[in-house]
Amino acid sequence: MATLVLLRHGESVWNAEGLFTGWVDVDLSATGEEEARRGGELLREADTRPGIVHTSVLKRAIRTANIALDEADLAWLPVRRSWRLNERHYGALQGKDKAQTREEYGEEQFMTWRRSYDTPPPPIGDDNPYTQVGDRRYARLPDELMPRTECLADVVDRMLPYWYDTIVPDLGDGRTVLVAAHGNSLRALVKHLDGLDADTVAGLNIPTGIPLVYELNEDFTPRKQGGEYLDPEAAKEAIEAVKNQGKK
Ligand SMILES: O=C(O)[C@@H](CO)OP(=O)(O)O
Repeated sequence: MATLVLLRHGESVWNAEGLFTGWVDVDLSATGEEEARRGGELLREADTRPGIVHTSVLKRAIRTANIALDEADLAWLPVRRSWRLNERHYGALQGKDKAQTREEYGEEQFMTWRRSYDTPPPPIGDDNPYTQVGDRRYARLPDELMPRTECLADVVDRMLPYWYDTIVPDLGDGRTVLVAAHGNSLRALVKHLDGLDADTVAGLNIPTGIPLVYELNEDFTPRKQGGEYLDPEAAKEAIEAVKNQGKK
């Protein structure tokens, strides 16, 4: 049996400001740092001890893992990072205000962009200040893999090779694996793990900073659908907050 722990980064500065973020490398807010610390405390209290960590290449996930592991006295763990765990690229919406976008385009279009499985937002131009084209951390990524926008189905497609080639082998070695990533890249992973259909995943929201633990069978399918949050009450409340973003 293997254990997989999923951790969405703590609140970022742009989460707090209500802006679409995607691949923009925004830092944690003070609240986000505290959420990350609490995430580490929950790991320690539950005696859930990862043996290796995987993060995206975005600092909100990297710093969340660092803060949580420091709190759990596991700062020494080996770590791997991949763009394949990045947040969903939000296309031309990156940097835009969620509430304003909802007002301008209406609830249906807004929610289609946020949560539909296969409708991506409009692509971002390479001259947009929030593009990642030219960012040196992606210098080795061939242009055809460099997203200008993504829907969740695209995230599933680019995340799964990393799951099978890198995370599963670590789980197979008997290590508890921590994946520190993002709302939508973790939705993609949960969709795969729980075998959710497109409609069900549309209603799935992942809270910030609360470890979600999956015990896995030998074939790396979950023993329990949906896994278990280490603080289920806090998770419930935080899931509502994510759902309601853009409604102020
Ligand atoms: O802005 C984003 O990149 C994501 C996560 O913060 O937002 P949403 O929950 O609206 O998909």
